Amino acid sequence: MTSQPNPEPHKGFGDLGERPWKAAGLPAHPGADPAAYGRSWETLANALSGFLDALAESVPGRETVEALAADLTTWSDKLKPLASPERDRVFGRRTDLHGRGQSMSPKLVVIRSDRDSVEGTVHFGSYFLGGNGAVHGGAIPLIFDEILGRLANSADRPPSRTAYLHTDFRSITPIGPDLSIRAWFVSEEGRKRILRATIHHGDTLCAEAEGLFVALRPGQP
Ligand SMILES: CCCCC/C=C\C/C=C\C/C=C\C/C=C\CCCC(=O)SCCNC(=O)CCNC(=O)[C@H](O)C(C)(C)COP(=O)(O)OP(=O)(O)OC[C@H]1O[C@@H](n2cnc3c(N)ncnc32)[C@H](O)[C@@H]1OP(=O)(O)O
Repeated sequence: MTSQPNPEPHKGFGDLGERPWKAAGLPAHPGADPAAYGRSWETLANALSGFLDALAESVPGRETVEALAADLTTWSDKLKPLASPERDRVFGRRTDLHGRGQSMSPKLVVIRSDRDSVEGTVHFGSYFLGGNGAVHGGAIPLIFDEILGRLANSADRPPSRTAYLHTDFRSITPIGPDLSIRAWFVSEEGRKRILRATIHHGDTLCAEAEGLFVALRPGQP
C-alpha cells in the first residue's frame, strides 16, 4: 500500500499560506519541473516508508544487517554534500502530495476537504508498532498534529503553531488496515484556533484529539 502512487493531487488543503518558498513555487531541484519532481519525490517517500516497514518486520541474518548498514552509510555520504537550507528543502514541504514527501508520520490520503474540515485515510505500517498489533501511543498524536496543523494553516489563514494537543486513546489503533481520519474547526477567535479530530477503524473510535493553534505574530519563529 505504501508504494502506491498518489491517485490524484489534492487541492485546497495543507497550503500553509504565503511563505517565501510558496511564493516562489513548490520546492524542487533548481531547473526541475516541480510537478514531475514531486511525483519522483513521492515515489521516494513511499519507498522509504516501505523500507522502514520491511525493516521493522524482518529478522535478517548478520551479513545482511552489516550490508544494509554499509549501503545506508553510502547513501548518507552521497546526500550530505547536497544539504540545503531549510527554506529550500523538499522533504515534508510538498503540501501538494498526500504525504508531503516525508516519512516521519504516516501518509495522510485526503479524500475530501474544504475550508473548515478534512477527511481521509491513514494506514500505520509496522514501523509505527507499539506492541501487540497496536500503534505506538506517540505516533497517534503525530498524525493528529499533522492533520490538525495542516487544516489550521490552510486556505488564507496566517501560520499558526500547536499550543496544546490533547489526545484520548479510546481503543487500540491497529497496525495495517486503512483507518478513517477526520478533522474540523471548532472555533476561530482572534489568534486562537481550536480544532478536533478522530480516527476510526470501521465503526470503532480508536482515538480523538483537540488542538489549540495560535497564529504567530510577525517575526515569531
Ligand atoms: C507552523 C509554521 C511553520 C512554518 C513551516 C513552513 C513550511 C513547512 C511546510 C509544510 C509543513 C506542513 C504541515 C505541518 C504539519 C503540522 C504543523 C504542526 C505545527 C506544529 O506542530 S508547531 C510545533 C509545536 N509547537 C510549538 O513549538 C509551539 C511553542 N509555543 C509557542 O511558540 C508559543 O507558546 C505560542 C506561539 C503557541 C503562543 O505564544 P504567544 O506568546 O504568541 O501567545 P500567548 O502565550 O499570549 O497565547 C495566545 C493565547 O493563546 C492561549 N494559549 C497559549 N498557549 C496555550 C495553552 N497551551 N493552553 C491554553 N491556552 C493557551 C493564551 O492564554 C492566549 O489566550 P488569550 O489571548 O485568550 O489570553
